[in-house]
Amino acid sequence: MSVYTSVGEAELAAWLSRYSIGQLKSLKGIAAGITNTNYFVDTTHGRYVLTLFEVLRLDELPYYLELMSHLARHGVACPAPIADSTDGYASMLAGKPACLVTCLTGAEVSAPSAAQCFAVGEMLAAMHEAGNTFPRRMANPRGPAWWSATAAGLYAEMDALDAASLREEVAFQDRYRFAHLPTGVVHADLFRDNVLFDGDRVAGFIDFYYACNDVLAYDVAIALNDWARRDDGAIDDALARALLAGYQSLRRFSDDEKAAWPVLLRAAGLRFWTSRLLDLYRPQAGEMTYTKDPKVFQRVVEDHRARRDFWL
Ligand SMILES: Nc1ncnc2c1ncn2[C@@H]1O[C@H](COP(=O)(O)OP(=O)(O)OP(=O)(O)O)[C@@H](O)[C@H]1O
Ligand SMILES: N[C@@H](CCO)C(=O)O
Repeated sequence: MSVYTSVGEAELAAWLSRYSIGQLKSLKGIAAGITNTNYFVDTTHGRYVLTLFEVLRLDELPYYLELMSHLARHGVACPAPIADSTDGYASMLAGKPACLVTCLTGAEVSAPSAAQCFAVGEMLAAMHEAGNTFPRRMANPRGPAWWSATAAGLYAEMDALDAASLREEVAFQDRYRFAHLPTGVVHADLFRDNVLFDGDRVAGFIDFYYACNDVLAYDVAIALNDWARRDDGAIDDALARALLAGYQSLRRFSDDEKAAWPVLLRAAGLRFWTSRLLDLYRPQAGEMTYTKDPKVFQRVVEDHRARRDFWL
């Protein structure tokens, strides 16, 4: 269920008059997605995706929409926001901030092949390169200060062994600082459900609403922990190598990045272990989310602790 805010045809047709994209033919709610309301909008000019933001405020949107526009302009596969007659990308519709973006072809893949992991890695490197000339800055709201504070608020309610393992990881990560590593624009949530594929070709990255400035190799670690993870929870060596090979076909890791890589893989696991624990223990009132299992990322972190070969 992802249509939280209903939009009527007459209301949408009136709102669309601020765009130069033809006349409304139809709109159809999109079932996938958790956070926002999404519709396919067909006009006489073609198909677009309408997003009504359920959490982000109107004044928070320019960073994300300008980023998507910048990346699309640089050839990164992602939706391009459509500008309205005020040259803005977002305005209010049905009481929510809303925007229109180009509709991509393709579909999510739940069990990616090595070729698809290679393609994701390569497109992520392209995104990192294109991000170099994006002028805006955004701190990562889900960084070390956030996971330390969030975890501290949950230990008392957790199973004692799980809490001890979480504490160990937070303390481990506290010993490292990565100010010397290359930083730039990161997607920060490049999971399988945020990439559309057309065969083995990346049709587009979507859902840029955690994008921010952070360590580039950390973004690769976030992607690898999801794309190379099998159904049984273990990381598949061939998929991990393929994603890294794709990434490094465009942007090679420096020696500093190689040295930090094992710790970054654990940090990337800790970030989602913590956010899933937060969703489990502190569900937001009125939010229709289904809780994703934190244990999956506990296992990712604990497996990385014991790992000796990190695929580089
Ligand atoms: N530009 C696009 N072109 C084609 N399909 C899209 C586009 N944007 C979103 N979709 C489709 O809509 C679905 C929901 O989008 P998305 O995952 O961004 O939802 P959300 O609720 O905003 O985010 P999340 O589920 O991560 O909280 C996607 O799975 C995809 O199928
Ligand atoms: N990709 C995240 C949810 C959205 O941030 C997860 O699977 O936990």
